[in-house]
Amino acid sequence: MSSTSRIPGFKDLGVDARRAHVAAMSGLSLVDLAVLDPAHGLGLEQADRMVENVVGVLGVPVGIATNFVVDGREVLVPMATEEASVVAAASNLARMARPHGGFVSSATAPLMQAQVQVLDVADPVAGRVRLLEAREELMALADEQDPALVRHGGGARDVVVRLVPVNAEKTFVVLHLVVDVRDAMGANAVNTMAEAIAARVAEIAGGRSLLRILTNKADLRVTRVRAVFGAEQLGGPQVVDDMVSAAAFAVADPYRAATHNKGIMNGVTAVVLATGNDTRAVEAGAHSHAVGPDGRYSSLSRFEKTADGHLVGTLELPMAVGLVGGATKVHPVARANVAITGARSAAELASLVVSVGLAQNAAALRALASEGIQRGHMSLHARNVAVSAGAVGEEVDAVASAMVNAKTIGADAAGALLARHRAGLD
Ligand SMILES: CC(C)(COP(=O)([O-])OP(=O)([O-])OC[C@H]1O[C@@H](n2cnc3c(N)ncnc32)[C@H](O)[C@@H]1OP(=O)([O-])[O-])[C@@H](O)C(=O)NCCC(=O)NCCSC(=O)C[C@@](C)(O)CC(=O)[O-]
Ligand SMILES: NC(=O)C1=CN([C@@H]2O[C@H](COP(=O)(O)OP(=O)(O)OC[C@H]3O[C@@H](n4cnc5c(N)ncnc54)[C@H](OP(=O)(O)O)[C@@H]3O)[C@@H](O)[C@H]2O)C=CC1
Repeated sequence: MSSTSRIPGFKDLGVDARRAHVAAMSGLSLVDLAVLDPAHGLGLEQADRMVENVVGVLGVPVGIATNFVVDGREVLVPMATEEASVVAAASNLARMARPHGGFVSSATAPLMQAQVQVLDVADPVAGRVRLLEAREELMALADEQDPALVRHGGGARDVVVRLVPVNAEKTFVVLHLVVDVRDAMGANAVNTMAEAIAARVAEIAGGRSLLRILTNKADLRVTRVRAVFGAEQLGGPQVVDDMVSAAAFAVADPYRAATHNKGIMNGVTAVVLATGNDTRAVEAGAHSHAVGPDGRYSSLSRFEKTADGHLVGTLELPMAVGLVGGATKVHPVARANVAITGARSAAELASLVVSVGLAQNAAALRALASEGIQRGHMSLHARNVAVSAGAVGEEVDAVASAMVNAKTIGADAAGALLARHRAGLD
């Protein structure tokens, strides 16, 4: 097996040669990787068992982010995305992090929370205290719902009760059941527990239960990642200073923060999707986490200049991803992608997800703070523009290259260059 994710020129290889590197790195065979072919991936019959009213399957490109070292482990990371330049960007900044140790992660326990909303409690403050008195009883009742999870070392870990004021006359008593879900994403598990304890919760509180469902603001299940990017590799001290200023802009301004955080999710969501996890849950958790104690939406990441002039980035995200359950275990391509990462726990997968998010974020900031985003992004997007103009086969690269060389990337240029190529005038 190969031991490095540093594969210069990986981008210039063909699909088969890239798969050979992935096989050498992951220990998978080329037969195992053949499931990545659209012809061998998710079939109609299986899709019809996954969701309702199926009429087809949507193919999404799966690219490999190279150069990643996460917690000292060399790793190739599959990214499922339709957006050009995202895989390149993550690979580029992972390359720049290598000389400084790559990405270092840490995480809380995999604690998910289910909410039980209780209405019409005459004495909500005392109702909260009554529920806290019943903590052990309610946790035992919850654990009875999923002995398998308990066998895997998971189960209920705490009961928290919040009073949510609606208006002068109405306050909801909201119980949070905190559950260690181990290597599951945990939504089905904690929803089942919440439904099972709701009646007893309402009885103790002295009201009527209504919503019994997990929260995707999974702020007790957080993964943090840190990485240092060398000043010289980034483009020098001015680029470092400008990246710090660009990052500060996202901290201070919600309009900028929305796009800054979208850049982070370009990387995060691509790995979450590739591994068959719930992208909506992760996105909802991330953006809810971006709202600070002051109620303002802000940047999810931070960038600072280190004492020796390099750039250090940090990113902390709620990360509700699983290795078991959901589509991760049943979708053939997701299973292959998880195997490519070599992740042995949900926590390890989460560290890869957040590392790619930080790399993506840094790459975008570097491009924006130096040459602007368009050269890099559009030069890789050019092939899509060429296809949109009708280019096929070898025409695609010919038209795309001609547009990049002419520094004019757009539908009109693609159409004109395609006509010239077909007339043998280029
Ligand atoms: C695109 C690059 C990397 C080019 O950057 P470059 O410096 O021209 O790249 P290079 O040719 O010198 O190659 C350097 C490394 O980049 C990678 N790389 C380079 N090219 C490829 C390729 N074709 N295929 C795969 N990997 C590629 C690859 O790792 C390569 O090294 P190697 O490993 O080969 O030794 C750079 O311009 C960049 O990172 N741009 C940022 C692009 C980006 O952020 N795209 C996201 C879409 S824009 C967006 O939606 C987010 C945003 C911007 O709005 C967020 C925000 O506002 O904050
Ligand atoms: N985000 C949201 O708002 C919602 C998301 N969902 C969906 O729920 C799914 C994820 O829920 P999840 O509960 O993970 O799915 P599953 O119920 O499919 O998987 C969890 C179960 O896997 C079993 N299991 C096996 N090995 C382990 C292990 N090592 N650690 C933990 N559990 C293990 C456990 O019980 P057992 O062995 O008995 O299976 C556990 O209850 C996703 O598809 C998501 O889209 C659903 C509702 C809402």
